[in-house]
Amino acid sequence: MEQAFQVDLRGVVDLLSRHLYSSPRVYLRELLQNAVDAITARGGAGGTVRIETGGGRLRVHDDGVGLTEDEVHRLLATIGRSSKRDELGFARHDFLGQFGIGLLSAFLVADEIEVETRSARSADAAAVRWTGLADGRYRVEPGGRDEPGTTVTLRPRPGSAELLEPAVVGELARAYGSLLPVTVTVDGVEITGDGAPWLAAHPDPARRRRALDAYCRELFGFEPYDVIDLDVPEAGLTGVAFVLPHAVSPTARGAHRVYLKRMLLAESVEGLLPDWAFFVRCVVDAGELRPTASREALYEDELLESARRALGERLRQWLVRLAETDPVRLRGFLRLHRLGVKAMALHDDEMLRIVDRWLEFETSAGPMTLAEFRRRHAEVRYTASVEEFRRLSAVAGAQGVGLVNGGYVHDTEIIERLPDIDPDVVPRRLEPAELTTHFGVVDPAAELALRPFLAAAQRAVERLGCEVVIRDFDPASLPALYLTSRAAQHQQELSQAREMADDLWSDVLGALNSAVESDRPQLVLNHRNPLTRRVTALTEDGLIELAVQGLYGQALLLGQHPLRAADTAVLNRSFLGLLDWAVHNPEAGS
Ligand SMILES: Nc1ncnc2c1ncn2[C@@H]1O[C@H](COP(=O)(O)OP(=O)(O)OP(=O)(O)O)[C@@H](O)[C@H]1O
Repeated sequence: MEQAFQVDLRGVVDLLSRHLYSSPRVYLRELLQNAVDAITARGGAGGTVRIETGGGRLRVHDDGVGLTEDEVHRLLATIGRSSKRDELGFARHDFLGQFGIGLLSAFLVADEIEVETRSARSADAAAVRWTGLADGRYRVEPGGRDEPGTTVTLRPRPGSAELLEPAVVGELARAYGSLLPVTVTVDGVEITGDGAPWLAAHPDPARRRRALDAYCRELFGFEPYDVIDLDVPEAGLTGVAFVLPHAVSPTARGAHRVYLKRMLLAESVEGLLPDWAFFVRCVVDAGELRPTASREALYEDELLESARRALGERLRQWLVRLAETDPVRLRGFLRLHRLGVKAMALHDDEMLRIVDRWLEFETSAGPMTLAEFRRRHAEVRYTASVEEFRRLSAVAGAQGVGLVNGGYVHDTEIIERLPDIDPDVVPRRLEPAELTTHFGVVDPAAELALRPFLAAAQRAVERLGCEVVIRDFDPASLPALYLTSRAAQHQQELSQAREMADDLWSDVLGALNSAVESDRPQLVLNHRNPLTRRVTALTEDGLIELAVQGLYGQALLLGQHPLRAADTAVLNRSFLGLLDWAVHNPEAGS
């Protein structure tokens, strides 16, 4: 024998209140929604929803389609049954409700729901009063309304009285319902207006803009940098995006105010826009997007996905247009939202062109756009870190080697993507050691004379694993430059690892190590620097050692290279040694 499920209503109400809805405040939304749907079902236009507070109860009257006694039994008393689906069970698209559970949310604030209703469908339909109790019982009796329509009455459960107070009810009705296409009043005061502010007619664009600015201030509390109209017909979506007048973190969740069929879904809905579009806050109304069952978020489906894409496209077009028509405003925008724009440029050629043309990067010749840099240099050489840029930009610049700082967020990826918009660009990460190829060599006679010094200098830093060379380069104020190739850096890490590893590993690492032995870091002494030149004239081995080690340490410090224990020891020793020498030879410096 087949049997019917029993439903414990208390369990269901508990489920709704604790797990589905984020707050009992939604009860008013559900009542409002049912009233609006009933008006829609009656044929739409001109309906009124009257909300009354006071006398220890809340009443919601609508002049909608009402229910017959038979419908009352079928629809109100059956959880999960709704009149708002078609024969196949699909939600009918002109209604807000669809699940057949909304009315239950009234049990979040009341133990008893009273529905007085009279059907508008037949002239002689009788008025019916249905009373449902939170424990699952209900009764139906004749009486109630004289006119077609429905009145729902709630008496607050102890502890919920506050949610039914006039001020709170007014606030909730306004929040959820102020854009609704029917008239809604709370205690006689109309809370609905002329509908969506972005659809309102204005005598001219300037006045429209002022009105939308004011709307943004009232809603979000900021003066928008710009206002972008949104329109995605397939999602029945219209609205506006307000460009934030201040920088925001790209990781900030984009929270937008979303209405579905002109009823507020939520004040901070995520996932409406692509992640990169964090520089706007939107208000939209969509007729075709679906809510989740809690009606507090958008249901993630293909339509939402394509709407999201279309909205992203709209923002992109706005930016492209701004670049074409108002470069000053564009610059202002870029100053505020640099990061977001860069993030967009990673996937979008149009954005990449904007970045290329308008965004200033740090270069060895001062701040300039990549486009400008490319006019000056055939190759786009860049460093992948800010430190490396700091270390080498002056030296590179002095050699005529243009260098872009690719060390900030997304910059390296952007530079490497440049060939996508200009096949002639050759982006190249700077190999520090290659800089020496731009340095002048010292003339052969001088070089020959310097051999003994160079041999002594090499002995001074041999243990530190670096090679001493002497070159002639700008800036002349720089006594010495420490250059590591990437291979040398790698090798240094290996030998550090070897120092700490056990025997087996150090053999393995040692084998790797010897493979790159030739690629040692270089200490490049600058022959153009007067002090260095005086050092090269020294003849006493001990003094050469101290001086070269001093130059070595200073080059490390200046280049912000990490100091190993051995480097610190050498630096210390040379400093004290030179100090000692200076106090013993006080007349030497003069
Ligand atoms: N004010 C009203 N006037 C006429 N019929 C109503 C009214 N309120 C509720 N009903 C009827 O009761 C049914 C159940 O309402 P309920 O709010 O539980 O679900 P729903 O509105 O259909 O869907 P949802 O759970 O998405 O809100 C509705 O489908 C509707 O037929």
